[in-house]
This record gives sequence, structure tokens and C-alpha cells, in this order.
Amino acid sequence: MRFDIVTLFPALFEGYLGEGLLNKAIKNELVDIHRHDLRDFAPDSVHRPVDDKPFGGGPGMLIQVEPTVKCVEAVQAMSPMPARKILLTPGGKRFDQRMAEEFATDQRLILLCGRYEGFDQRVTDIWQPEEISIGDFVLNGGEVAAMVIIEAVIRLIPGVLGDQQSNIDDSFSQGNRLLEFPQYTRPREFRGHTVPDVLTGGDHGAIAKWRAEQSRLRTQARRSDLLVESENDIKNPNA
Ligand SMILES: N#Cc1c(-c2ccc3cc[nH]c3c2)n[nH]c1N
Repeated sequence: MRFDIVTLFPALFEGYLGEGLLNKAIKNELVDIHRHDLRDFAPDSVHRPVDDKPFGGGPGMLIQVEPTVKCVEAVQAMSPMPARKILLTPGGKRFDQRMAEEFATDQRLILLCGRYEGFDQRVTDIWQPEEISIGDFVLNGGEVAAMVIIEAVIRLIPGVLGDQQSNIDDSFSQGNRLLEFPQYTRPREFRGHTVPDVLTGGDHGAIAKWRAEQSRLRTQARRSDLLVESENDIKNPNA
């Protein structure tokens, strides 16, 4: 899978690309990441400005439409692979696991990361990206959101995770509406906190039952909204 990241700060991704899961996926040629600097498409090649004041007044600056559209069209043309076009913005459709599972089936994602007050509206009007937000909070730019999306997507690509089963058990995976059960490892006792006996008893039926109940209790306590969704799905499976 190919990712093209369009940004004013390509260097922000260096640490992220060089570590962990993503770095392994790149080395195993399961993922291919390309970074593109919006400033390379600035009309003035000396100072390379790509922002300007908003018409009608208001705070801050906007990223101009000309360098942006020239950049994303040039990036798109760099590969014949069909690409899903994504613009990160606080006002976008909320990213979730279902969306991650959908994106993981694409050959290529182009992620457009804004800064300042965002992009001139004509970037959306002309390039027609999907506008995506990672949540109801405000960041300073789209780069962190792009990393969130890349991470959520690449872990779904076959071969990236050592054990695909851990994907299936995850909260929210494949329509799973329950939060993950509590997990324990050695030692069996630490500062008076012991591992629940059922987990060390070897009765796999009892373990599965305990884990299901723990997931339900945890979801009830922290995300009862998910239980409502789950009940609705059961009542209206075709909804
Ligand atoms: N996605 C997303 C975002 C953002 C975001 C994205 C782009 C820019 C460009 C300037 N400020 C930005 C904030 N904030 N919160 C989210 N969930």
C-alpha cells in the first residue's frame, strides 16, 4: 500500500517513519510512504510562501489554492495507482475503525495536511477530497492526524502485525462494539494485586466467559453508547 503525504513539514514524519511497526512494514515492502513539501510548489521559489490573508478579514492565514492544487495533482500523477484523496480537517467526517478497515483495502492514500487556518475552499472544490477529522479537539495541523490514520490503517494490512488475531480481538475491530477485556501477564502477584484465578486455571470456556463479561462491564462503565449501538444492530441487522 502506498501513502503520499502532502505537508508543509515533511520532517515531522522522520521519527515516525523510522521506528516500530511502520518502519518494519516499509522494510518488508508492505507499505511505501512518500512525503511531499507543499513549499516546492510555491510560485516564488526564493521565499516560497504558500499562505495569504483570508478575503473578508479574520484571524490567521490560509494556504493558497494554486500551490496546493498543483502539488496534489503532481503527486497524483507520480503513480498510475488509483488513490483515495483525503484532506485532514477538524470539520471532516469522523475517522473510526470501520473507516480504517475500508481504507486498508485501497492501493493508495494521498493525505493532505493543512496548517494555519486551513486551505482555501477551492482546494476542496477542485480536488474533491474526502474531508476527515480524527476527533472533536483542535490540533495545529493535519500531520498528527495523518499519522493516526496511517497507523490505524497499516496495522490492518496482512503481514504487518505478527499476529493477525490481536487485530480481531481489538476494541472496535471488525464491527466489535465492546471494549477489550483486561489483560495480565507475569508476575501473578505484584504489590498485592493478583491475576484473576480464572486466567490461570486452564478452563478455556470459563476464560472466554469471564473475558466476555469483563468486556461488557467495561463497555457499560466507559462507553455505554456502544452498547446502545450494539443492541440496535441486533434489533435491526439490516439498518
Ligand atoms: N484532522 C484533523 C484535525 C485537526 C486539524 C487538521 C488540519 C489543520 C490545519 C490547521 N489546523 C488543523 C487542525 N484538528 N483536530 C482534528 N481532529
